[in-house]
Order: sequence, then structure tokens, then C-alpha cells
Amino acid sequence: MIQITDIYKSFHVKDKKTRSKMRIEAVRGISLTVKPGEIYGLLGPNGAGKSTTLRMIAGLMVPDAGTIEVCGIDSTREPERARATIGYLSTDLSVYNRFTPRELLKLFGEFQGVDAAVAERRGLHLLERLHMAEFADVKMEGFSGGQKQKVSIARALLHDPKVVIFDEPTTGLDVLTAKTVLDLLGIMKAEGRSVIVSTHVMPMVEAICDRVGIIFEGTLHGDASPREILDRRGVRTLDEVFFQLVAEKERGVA
Ligand SMILES: Nc1ncnc2c1ncn2[C@@H]1O[C@H](COP(=O)(O)OP(=O)(O)OP(=O)(O)O)[C@@H](O)[C@H]1O
Repeated sequence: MIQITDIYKSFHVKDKKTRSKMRIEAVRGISLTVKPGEIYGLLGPNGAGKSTTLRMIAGLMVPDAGTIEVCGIDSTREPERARATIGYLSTDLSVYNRFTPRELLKLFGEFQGVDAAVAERRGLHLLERLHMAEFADVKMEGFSGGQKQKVSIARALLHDPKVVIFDEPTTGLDVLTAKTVLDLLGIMKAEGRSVIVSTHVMPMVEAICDRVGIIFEGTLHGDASPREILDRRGVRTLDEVFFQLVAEKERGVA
């Protein structure tokens, strides 16, 4: 279970040329809940605040205000305990090229305190599900982006987390590889895990998400099933919802 209440996050950045300081309000009062056995899709244009929100839920960044509970643990107060329940996939694909998937998973199993035999068995099982078992002992330096993504996914799920947080899991993947990843997310849901994914890929949202939240300039719009959002706004696609939000913003009503 994920429960976030009214979280905020700002960044202070400096313009190198003018040397002026700017405050970016990346997340402005977001609240949402993801129940066990539910897939929540976080949608939004570039820079909307999706990754910042997911990083805060994953305990990698502290919110300026608001509360985050993961499996009943306050992740701002006990980030390490909370992290043990979370499988987090970032958009950073810098897997360790010198290693094979088997070696990498062994290493991460040790980091996570997973028993070596359990990590080996679970790691190979995940690689099989991701159609990567035959590459278990191949060095990753020559891997394609999709292959690296699949190893990163196996790494994120190695410690059997109750909560799965995937930041753009299918970006850059071909349809077949994307389907493998979506099928795995379906299995995570069926196993009763709470899953939250960010994405720009609309068909993915409609296919697998029970609920969708649309982030726009750090605030959440919507938070309903994809069908309900479309019906409420009287449109046929989630892209059209974005366009409506932009138009509302320009008119000062969003
Ligand atoms: N570490 C940081 N330092 C400064 N600004 C940041 C930092 N992280 C995010 N931001 C800013 O916060 C805003 C939200 O960024 P975020 O990465 O959360 O967006 P996003 O919705 O995930 O975008 P995308 O779809 O492009 O990945 C952006 O304006 C971004 O530049």
C-alpha cells in the first residue's frame, strides 16, 4: 500500500549566464493512494513532476512537506525500512557493464541482505520471465537498451518487494519487449503488490492501469480509471486530456 498526502518539492537552480537564482516548484501538493493489487499510472508531459514524485515515494528524496507511507512505514522518518519494501526502477540505465546479469543480481542480493541461494533462484526466475535467461552469463557491455532495461527490472524486483515503483518502464522498448514488461507488471498486480508506473505511452495506461493520475505542472488532475477520466472530460484519448489541461492553463482555470 502506498499513501501519499499533500507532498511538495522545490529545487533551487542557478542560471549560469545571469547568475540569478530560480525556484522550481516540481511537486505542489500531490496526494494519492495505491492499494495492494492495483496498478496506478502517473501520466504527464516532460517536466511535470512524475520522476520527482516517484523518487520521493521510493525514499530517495525527502519532500519539503507532506507525508508518505509505504506498507504502513513513514518513508520520510524510516527511509531504509521503507526502501526494503520497495522495488524501484529509475530511468537511468547505467547497469554495470563489467558484470553479467547473474553477477549483478548476486551483488544486489548482497546489498539487499537477500540470502545468496534465494537471490540466485529468484534472479534466474525473473530473468526467465523477462526472456533473458540465456543471457544470464553474458557480460552486459554489448547489451541493447531493452536487454539492460530487463536486467534493471530483475534487479529492482530481486528482494520480492510489496511495492513496485517503475519510472517509464517501457520507454525506448520495442512492442514485444514492452509487452514482456507489461505482462510482468500484470503478474505483480495479481500477486497483490501495489504498483505505480509513470509513462507517456497511452495504450499502456489503458491496457494495464486500474487508476490514472495526470500530473501537470506539479499538481494532480484526475485520479480515476482511464475510462472515467475520458468520460468525465468527454474526449476519446488521454492525449486530448493533456490538450484540454494546457488550454485551461492558458485561460487561467487549471
Ligand atoms: N535534482 C533536480 N534539481 C533541479 N531541478 C530538478 C531536479 N529534479 C527535477 N527537477 C526539475 O523539476 C521539474 C520536474 O522534473 P521531473 O523529472 O520530476 O519531471 P518528469 O515529469 O519526470 O519529466 P520527464 O517526463 O521529462 O522525465 C522539472 O522542471 C525539472 O527540471
